[in-house]
Amino acid sequence: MFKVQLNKLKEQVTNTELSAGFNQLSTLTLDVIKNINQGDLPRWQQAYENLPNLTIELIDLKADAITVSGSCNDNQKQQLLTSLETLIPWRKGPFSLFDVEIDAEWRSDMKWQRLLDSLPDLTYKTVLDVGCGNGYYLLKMAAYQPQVLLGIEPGILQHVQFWAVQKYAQTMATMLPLKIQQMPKSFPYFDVVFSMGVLYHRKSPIEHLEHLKSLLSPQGTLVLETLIVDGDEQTCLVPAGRYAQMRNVWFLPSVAMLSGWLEKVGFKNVEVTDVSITTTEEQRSTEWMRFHSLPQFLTEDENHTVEGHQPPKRAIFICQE
Ligand SMILES: Nc1ncnc2c1ncn2[C@@H]1O[C@H](C[S@+](CC[C@H]([NH3+])C(=O)[O-])CC(=O)[O-])[C@@H](O)[C@H]1O
Repeated sequence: MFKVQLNKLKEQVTNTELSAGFNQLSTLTLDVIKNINQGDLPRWQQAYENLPNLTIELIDLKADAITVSGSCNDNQKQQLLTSLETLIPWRKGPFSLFDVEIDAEWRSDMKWQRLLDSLPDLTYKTVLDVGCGNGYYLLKMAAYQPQVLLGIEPGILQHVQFWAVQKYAQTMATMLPLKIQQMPKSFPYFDVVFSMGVLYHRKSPIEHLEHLKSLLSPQGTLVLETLIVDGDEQTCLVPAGRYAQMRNVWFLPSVAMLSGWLEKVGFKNVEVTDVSITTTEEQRSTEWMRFHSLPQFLTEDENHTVEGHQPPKRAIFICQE
């Protein structure tokens, strides 16, 4: 299925600037696929193969829950449910597939709503979503009919979830199993690049921003979403241990500091379009993600993380290459 994604991307990039970079992406991807070391992959792939073939009557990418409906008898519904449950945990969603409601850990629709007013024009554009998870936002973007729509994501389960949803949603979106640091640098082929929920996972945030810039075509647009803290242009939290129980969290700058970083690496027209507290309505455990989630990562009064840090707050930045 990874190769199916490559073939689909190859068709999409014909007649775009990205066609010049396709072979590089393909070589990188084939190398990653060869070395995937995920013991659960055969079980997940089997669940994908077991998804029933269903008659699709409606695809609604604009609804909060990405929705596909049509005819599905009881046996087929059980088959569908069993396969989708094999792919638990679902971190991003919601999805509604033939009345199976996948209530994921994150109400990703809430971030999408915060983004919508300032969403760059995606129509006929070459679009990249870095750290795209299971592709929830790729499917949202597909409704705007870009020319190329690519997500990169290292998590293998997220790919199988994406394939499962795509079996029914049938959008143009494609996903490759790459990390941002595996992407070539000086690869200026994307009109719009999204990096949402990734910056704080990077040990070197400035390098991340520079790399994103090098992926943008001249005057291309970056949409950056990340955790921030309250404070002035001198404020940045580098948590000593975990942050809200997450390992692998490095830099949480203030809005002022991050604006400064973006300007320093050369982005223009830096705009902050949203700052929002992450609520326990947006991130929580559900039947589809049964581990602990945000309510367990905050103190009872929700004023601090369990480690004593400021509770999660996220900002959206939009700027130009
Ligand atoms: N080096 C890396 N390169 C690429 N992806 C990475 C890397 N490291 C981690 N990831 C991936 O980035 C995603 C971060 S989640 C955001 C998902 C979506 N964008 C969202 O906005 O909801 C965080 C959150 O929940 O906010 C995960 O899928 C990681 O596997």
